[in-house]
Amino acid sequence: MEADVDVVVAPPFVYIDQVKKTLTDRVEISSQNSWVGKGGAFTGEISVEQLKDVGCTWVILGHSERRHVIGEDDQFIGKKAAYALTENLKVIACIGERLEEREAGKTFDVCFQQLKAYADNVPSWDNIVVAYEPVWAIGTGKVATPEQAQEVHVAVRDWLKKNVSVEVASKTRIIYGGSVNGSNCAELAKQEDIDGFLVGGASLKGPEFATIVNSVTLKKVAA
Ligand SMILES: O=C(CO)COP(=O)(O)O
Repeated sequence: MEADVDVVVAPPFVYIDQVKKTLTDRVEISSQNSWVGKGGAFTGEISVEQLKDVGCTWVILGHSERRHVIGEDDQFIGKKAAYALTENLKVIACIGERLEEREAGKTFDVCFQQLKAYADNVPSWDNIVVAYEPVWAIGTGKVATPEQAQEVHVAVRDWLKKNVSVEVASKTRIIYGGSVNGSNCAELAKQEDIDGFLVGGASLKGPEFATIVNSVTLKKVAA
């Protein structure tokens, strides 16, 4: 494993402690969600403070299931990102369009609107990784082609350049998620603006996950 590739695992809340105990510090821990503000009496929610307490250094926010199953909106997600970053938790900020939005030619509009909500709220982009996850590719076995993914990644970078700064655009890692596996990761990783992956199903199989990590490592070595 190359030292300049971050490897992060995001177990469900209740297994975070158990998973952390099995890993070396080389692998960081993320949660899959966090509460929007300071911890308090919000029964059933998990605060950023609690997550740090159990050793999380990252949080995934804006995952499509949080948006479309639970009903979180862009502003709420933006506020969550702001609070997590203020408390020094790094953020994997998800964006992505649904199938009907892609078919209606709205992919960029949707992704840019989701990005804007992060940009309007966050204090800095230093500790944000953007994860582009087309909803139609998550858990479906239907991966975006390398060209489809690259097209959105470069558009995201361009949006950051125009709306945040040239520096943030060049420094921010943009990772792809949605049916990534050991067989398709290499071609995806070759794309110029794909800086890594957010992996669901294939992360549960150790050797396959290692192949995916190595595909990013090889890209860095080749770069
Ligand atoms: O949503 C995902 C990860 O959060 C992607 O899941 P799959 O890799 O199983 O499609």
